[in-house]
Amino acid sequence: MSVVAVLTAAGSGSRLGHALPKALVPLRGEALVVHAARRLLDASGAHGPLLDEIVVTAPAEHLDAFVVALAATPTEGPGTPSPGPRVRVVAGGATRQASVAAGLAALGAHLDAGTTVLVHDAARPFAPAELVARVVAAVAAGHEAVVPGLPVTDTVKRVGPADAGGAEPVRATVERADLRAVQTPQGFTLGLLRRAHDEAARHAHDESLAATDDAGLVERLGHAVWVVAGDERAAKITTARDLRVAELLGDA
Ligand SMILES: Nc1ccn([C@@H]2O[C@H](COP(=O)(O)OP(=O)(O)OP(=O)(O)O)[C@@H](O)[C@H]2O)c(=O)n1
Ligand SMILES: C[C@](O)(CO)[C@H](O)COP(=O)(O)O
Repeated sequence: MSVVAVLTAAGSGSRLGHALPKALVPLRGEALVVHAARRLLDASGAHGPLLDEIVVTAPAEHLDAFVVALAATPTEGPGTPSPGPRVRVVAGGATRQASVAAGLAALGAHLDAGTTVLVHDAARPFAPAELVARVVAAVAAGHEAVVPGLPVTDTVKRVGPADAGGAEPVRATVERADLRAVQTPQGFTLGLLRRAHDEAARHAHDESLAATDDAGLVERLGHAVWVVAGDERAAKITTARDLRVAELLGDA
């Protein structure tokens, strides 16, 4: 079974507010993108390492810095080959969705529609190899679109427009038992994900149809999407506080 990945790393990290593009920001001595790539490469199944190839989408003006950062990526685990030839850096797009589309285009037409493709955020540097393997296994078991998700622990309110002082009226308390906060890596068969992105590209002019994750595009096709258990270690680094917390906790 062939498994490839698109690792999205082309964001600027405006909410993080660092001088470097977010994926190059160091965490415990290594760039976020290096952590994320290494954990993808460390994922293994019954027959050894799972990943054949990773396409990293980087900001167009920083391609060289990403190549350098990833070339130095050490791999761990017995039998894991050097990541060098298996990690390619391409220019991403203006949005995450456009970056994933660029990554899919770079994967090449030779791959079979049944190939498993993971889409993962460099902004989730500590997503563990076990989580990667769990998503791949669910796709291999026949679920063509799989996302990791965690139960929501806060009480969630739906609100209306804010008043002049910024206070928002509560419209409803949302039942949380069947809510999941969704993470990456998300796994798909390549044919299905390409179809979802092709359809999204046809409606690119309509911002109301933009999706914040790839599974959302698959849902729009009317296709089933399945949730498997997520992992707290796969938390997303969005703000400077998230980075400080990750620095303190590491991948424990
Ligand atoms: N044009 C973009 C925007 C985002 N991403 C990637 O998508 C993931 C999730 O995005 P997010 O955490 O929102 O990152 P940024 O867009 O960089 O953050 P911000 O919105 O704060 O600028 C990140 O790994 C980011 O690099 C991408 O590849 N291309
Ligand atoms: C894809 C994602 O990480 C799943 O939780 C998330 O939707 C990305 O959102 P962002 O607004 O681009 O950070």
